[in-house]
Amino acid sequence: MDGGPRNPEADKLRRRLQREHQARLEAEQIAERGLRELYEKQLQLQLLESIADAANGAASVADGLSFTVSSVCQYTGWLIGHAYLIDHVDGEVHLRSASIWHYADEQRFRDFRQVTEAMEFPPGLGLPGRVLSSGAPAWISDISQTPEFCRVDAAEQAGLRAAAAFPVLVGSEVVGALEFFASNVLEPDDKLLHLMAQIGVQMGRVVERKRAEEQLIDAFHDPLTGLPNRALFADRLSRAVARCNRHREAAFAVLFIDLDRFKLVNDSLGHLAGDLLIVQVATRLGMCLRQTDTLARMGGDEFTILLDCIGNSEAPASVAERLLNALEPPFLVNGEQLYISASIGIASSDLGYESAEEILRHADLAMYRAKTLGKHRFELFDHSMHDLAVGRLNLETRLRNALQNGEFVLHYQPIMHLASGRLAGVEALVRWQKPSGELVYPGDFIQVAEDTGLILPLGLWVLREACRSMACWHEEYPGPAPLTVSINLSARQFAQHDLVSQVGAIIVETGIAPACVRLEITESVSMADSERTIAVLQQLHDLGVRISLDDFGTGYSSLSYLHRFRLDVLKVDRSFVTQLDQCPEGLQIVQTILSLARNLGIEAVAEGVETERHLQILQSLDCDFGQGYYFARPLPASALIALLKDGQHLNTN
Ligand SMILES: Nc1nc2c(ncn2[C@@H]2O[C@H](COP(=O)(O)O[C@H]3[C@@H](O)[C@H](n4cnc5c(=O)[nH]c(N)nc54)O[C@@H]3COP(=O)(O)O)[C@@H](O)[C@H]2O)c(=O)[nH]1
Repeated sequence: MDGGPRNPEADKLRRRLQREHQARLEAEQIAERGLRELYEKQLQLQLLESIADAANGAASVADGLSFTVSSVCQYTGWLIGHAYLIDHVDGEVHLRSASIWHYADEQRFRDFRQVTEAMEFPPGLGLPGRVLSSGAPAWISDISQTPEFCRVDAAEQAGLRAAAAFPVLVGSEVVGALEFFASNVLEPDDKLLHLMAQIGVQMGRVVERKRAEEQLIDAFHDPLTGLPNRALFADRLSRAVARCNRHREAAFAVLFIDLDRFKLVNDSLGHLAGDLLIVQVATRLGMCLRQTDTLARMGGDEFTILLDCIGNSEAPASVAERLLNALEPPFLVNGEQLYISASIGIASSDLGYESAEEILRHADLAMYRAKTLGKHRFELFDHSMHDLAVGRLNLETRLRNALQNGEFVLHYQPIMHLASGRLAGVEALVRWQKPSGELVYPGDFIQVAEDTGLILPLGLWVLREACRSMACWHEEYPGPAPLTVSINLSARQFAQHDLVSQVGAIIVETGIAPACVRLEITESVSMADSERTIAVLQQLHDLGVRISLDDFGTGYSSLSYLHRFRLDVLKVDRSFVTQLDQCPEGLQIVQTILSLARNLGIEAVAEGVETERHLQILQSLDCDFGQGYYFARPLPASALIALLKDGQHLNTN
């Protein structure tokens, strides 16, 4: 106004207009702010939605984190985003870089990244440590003014000022953290912090889902090989059975694979080596199959294969052939070459099956048959195997009854001193004499007794009866030197924790001179757990009994244990003695075994001496003792007594 006469009405109007203008301005500002807030909210919602989508669809935790880190950077316009995951170090939780970053300028942030990735953040240390201990988002307005920010130098060099971080949470558990950096100083933004907290929960869902998936995988997969386990195999097999029953042309086959003598590898080289071997075997087996077949590990050294939709009836046998061939080249385990073979049983759907369990059992029976026929082979299931299994079950019952009814007897096979031709001892061999008088040989029942555990009471009876008889004969028929009695100990007997006290009690009870008792163990028995074997053999030796290593050369013949074990006698297996006069190698093998025994200072007994020629060669090789049909077959006690009365005359020269 320029000082003219004032118009109160006009002034009033002007003031009113000014007020209205002001009010409109404010209203506009409020509307604009509201709109902006609305827009921001919408952006936040979009961000959250996209992160939730990514969380649901992420193939891995890393994928989910990577998406989130770059989305948050785009939303905030901040320079760097980075993700950490929880790590357990000596029982303590730490945050460690997951090497998931988002930034535009690689060169500029390289050192900062290096410093960050080299660090571990326990609770409380630095920005990630704060988030880890509080479980809540954290904000730093200016890194250069924050001494507790432990990467301050690297951050300043990269031109970083403000920082924010938030935890990835599963419930209240911190499982990771995300951090972001801006190039300018920024005051804490509560809304952003709230948004970050929400994102942290979304990301936690990815971790939770992955954990659940892993648990599910564990429930259906073998942790060592990653192969389907028994449960998953049974499920797939049930489907195959049902499918085949609907459509006859959907033929399939089941292969049951058991590694031969795997236990020996495990026991001699350790379980870790055994595990490594199993993994390599699984790989080789898998390479022989089609994508559509299922290879599963049932546990231990047992694998099964479901050959789905087999084209022709010969297919399972040719797959089995392929599998056996694939296992032939040596395996390299801990720098050692190992050879392993397998026995395979095959059951095909053409026999008509109602359940997965039944076909699997038949494949197992066929595998068992392959084992008994000499291992390293495959067998196709046929119904005679089922009958055989039923027969074995019956045999078990009859053996139990026979033991109760005292139907077992011992026969004694002479062992001769080769230089003098005198009877040095006998081997006690069990027979089952049925009430009808029929004599059943151990080859027809020992394995069943072993498998069913019946060998324990039977073996104890043999031990007692052999010692009792020999103690009587020592009294009644004293010769120039007391006869020895050799008694077979099966693997199961040897594994008994109270074996030594059982033997000790029988020696006391029967009064036999312990030095006359020779317990025969086989290589597989002695190798099973070498440390225990050493201890048990020492304890038996302390009782005064002698130990014989039976069937030498037929097992895993690890020479290293020969001098570690307390052995007194080495029995040269019959298969070598048979070859003595058949090929130069046969002679060389026996010669080598005999000089090995001599070097170790132990006696040698040649088994299976069947001819005069065998005897002559063994004598020329200075073999200590011989046993075999040439001298005598195993004799009933009465025949042995007659021999003892007679002055021990046998076929010697
Ligand atoms: N755990 C136990 N095992 C036992 C017991 N009794 C016997 N057995 C084992 O059964 C297998 C077969 O025994 P058997 O049918 O008695 O055969 C023995 C001999 O008859 C046979 N032999 C002996 N000399 C010859 C020969 O010149 N030729 C030939 N063809 N066979 C011959 O060898 C068997 C003895 O072998 P070994 O024990 O290795 O000395 C057999 O493995 C027995 O060990 C028992 O009580 N418990």
